[in-house]
Amino acid sequence: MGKLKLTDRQLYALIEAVKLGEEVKPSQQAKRKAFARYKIEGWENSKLTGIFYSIQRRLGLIDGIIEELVGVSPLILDPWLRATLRVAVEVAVFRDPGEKTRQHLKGLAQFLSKQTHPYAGYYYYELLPRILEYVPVIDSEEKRLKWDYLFPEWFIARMRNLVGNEAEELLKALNETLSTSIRVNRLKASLEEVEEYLRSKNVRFERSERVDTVIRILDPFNPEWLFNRGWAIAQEEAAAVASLVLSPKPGETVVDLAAAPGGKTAHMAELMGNKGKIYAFDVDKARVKRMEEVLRRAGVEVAKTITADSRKAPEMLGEGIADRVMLDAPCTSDGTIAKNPELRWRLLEKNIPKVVALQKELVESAWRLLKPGGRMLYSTCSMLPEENEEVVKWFLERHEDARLIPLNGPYDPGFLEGTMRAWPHRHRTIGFFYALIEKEP
Ligand SMILES: C[S@@+](CC[C@H](N)C(=O)[O-])C[C@H]1O[C@@H](n2cnc3c(N)ncnc32)[C@H](O)[C@@H]1O
Repeated sequence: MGKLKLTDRQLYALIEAVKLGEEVKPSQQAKRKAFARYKIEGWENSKLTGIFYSIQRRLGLIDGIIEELVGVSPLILDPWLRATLRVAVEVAVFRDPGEKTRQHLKGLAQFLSKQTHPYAGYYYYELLPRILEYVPVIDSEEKRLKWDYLFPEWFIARMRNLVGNEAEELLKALNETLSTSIRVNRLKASLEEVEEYLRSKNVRFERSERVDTVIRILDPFNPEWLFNRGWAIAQEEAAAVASLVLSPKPGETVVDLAAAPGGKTAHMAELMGNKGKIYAFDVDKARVKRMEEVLRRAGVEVAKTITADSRKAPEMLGEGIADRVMLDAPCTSDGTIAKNPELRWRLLEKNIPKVVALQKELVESAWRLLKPGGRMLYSTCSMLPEENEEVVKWFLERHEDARLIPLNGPYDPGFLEGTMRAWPHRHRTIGFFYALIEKEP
């Protein structure tokens, strides 16, 4: 491989994407915005996208190096300085930059002075030679694994416990870039219309083998046009399977307890033929706003959005009112690391019990809302058993009138009989867990 060549403009685009990635989630969206500003297209886009994602994946390692060099956590530095240092470490330590690119790295001091404060530019200029000379010391097995797989050590250990010698494949799959996945919204368009549009743009795509309205886009392409018209919604195959498993029918009353940004609410409205009622709760005001926009574009007429803590939903709506309840629970989201590479460094083992406690309270609320004979889906995009099988086991032990409806595909059995799991390394989608529970009639 030749030396890495990057121009000033390309470095600026990367820095801006990394900086924006701290505020805009998923980071894919931040990258799109920043690259559009610098008119990064075609082959340039592919090259810089690769670098952007590897920065996100290595963030913990990169920040560790910065901390070693400056003596404080990069999190307390000016955001422009932090983003510039992250790009500089990626290029200088993990890649092999050519002489011109090394000069461009020096030039970033001026860029920084303009973007923020001359002091930041000066600070960077002084530090750069040490970044350019940095050589890592890998002196233990833990460090080796961390450098090979770019995950916190506790997470590597958990995954080994979970899938044994498949762990390496799983970690690799989490490090791969998943192609953009969209679900055709049949309230607004047919599968053929969407495919025709993609063909007209010369974009390569394939249909999912498990969900007939999900399409994977194989080329770098922004499907904004489809989203704006409500013809399609950004959704992973495993997420689309959730609404299919719950399978709400036209005319039913449905409660979605963690609904924003509305992917599953919109899908359920489609499955219900826009007939019946969906109460779509979410506690996050900004996310509810986004959901309202998604539902409006998708032509959903049966959803009422409610900004509230859904632990209060039974008091607000009354008990025993729902035919179906969707509880796509808030979780650590470790199953989505391929989509949000930087997430791995924000996962903290000590936060798991807090998330689990909330999941247990939410599943109790879901239960109170259900009519006898009604069904609820408990799902998460986490792979940790504490958030999945263990919550369901805990719940079933407390409710004699609850029974698991066994799920027999399209994915693999979970670690509790009757539940189901989608795995990134086996199914080319995000990690996902499903348990369908019925209240005795
Ligand atoms: C996994 S996301 C939901 C994704 C959504 N179902 C979809 O398909 O687009 C979990 C959501 O739970 C929300 N949430 C967290 N705690 C909550 C609570 N106590 N009550 C209601 N919503 C909550 C978060 O704001 C987040 O939007």
